[in-house]
Amino acid sequence: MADVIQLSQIQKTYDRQSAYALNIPSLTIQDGEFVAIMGPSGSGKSTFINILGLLDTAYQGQYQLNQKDVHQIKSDRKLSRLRNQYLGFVFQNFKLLRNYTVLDNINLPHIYSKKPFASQKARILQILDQVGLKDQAHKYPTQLSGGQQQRVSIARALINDPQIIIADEPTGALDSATSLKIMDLMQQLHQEQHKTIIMVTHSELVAEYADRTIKIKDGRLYQ
Ligand SMILES: Nc1ncnc2c1ncn2[C@@H]1O[C@H](COP(=O)(O)OP(=O)(O)OP(=O)(O)O)[C@@H](O)[C@H]1O
Repeated sequence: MADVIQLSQIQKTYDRQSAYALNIPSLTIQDGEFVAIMGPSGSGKSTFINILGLLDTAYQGQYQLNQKDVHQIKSDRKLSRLRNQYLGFVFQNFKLLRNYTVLDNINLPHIYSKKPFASQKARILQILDQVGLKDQAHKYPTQLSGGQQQRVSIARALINDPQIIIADEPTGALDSATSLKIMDLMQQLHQEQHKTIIMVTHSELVAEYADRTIKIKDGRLYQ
């Protein structure tokens, strides 16, 4: 399997802090892997996934995404193009726009990339079917349960058919039964569509879905 992410000598400090928020001598994630990231509050999880997700460029070291040196890229336009091409994001609190329907929320990445809606509608409906929300397209987020809202946000993450899904506590706002259903969906994306999944979680049960768990403490990784 090809390496999708290679990090070496990554170091990050925030302003006026002497300790490293993140210090990673070396890390490789392979295409199609499902990796869980676990660690206590303040251990560096957000710092880590902000760097992986090309949201933070203020760090030292080398980051190769599909063999491309992305640590050298500082232009927002280039970074957002790479994010659109390779990455889908899922968040704990879904980050859906409440005044937009399910359909429009999922189409958002395309609004930014100015693709016409009509050409995308069939694909959006197909993704909605895949995440189990076929009949909810015209509802608003407030009319949906937490689990359904997370399915919408997963559908939004899938719209550009990304190679990698970065999920930041995707079940953190859900009850345990709903969490397991969301994890079944993530596992399906991993197994059937070979998505590379990088997921932060506080739950051992949720982490069991991953092939590999990386623990993080004081900015250092333990595998
Ligand atoms: N913007 C910032 N400015 C200064 N220090 C920061 C900033 N963001 C994070 N830190 C510090 O960097 C370290 C890592 O924080 P980070 O947010 O990555 O942890 P986390 O594991 O995601 O925590 P949580 O589970 O609480 O979200 C902590 O010591 C934190 O205080």
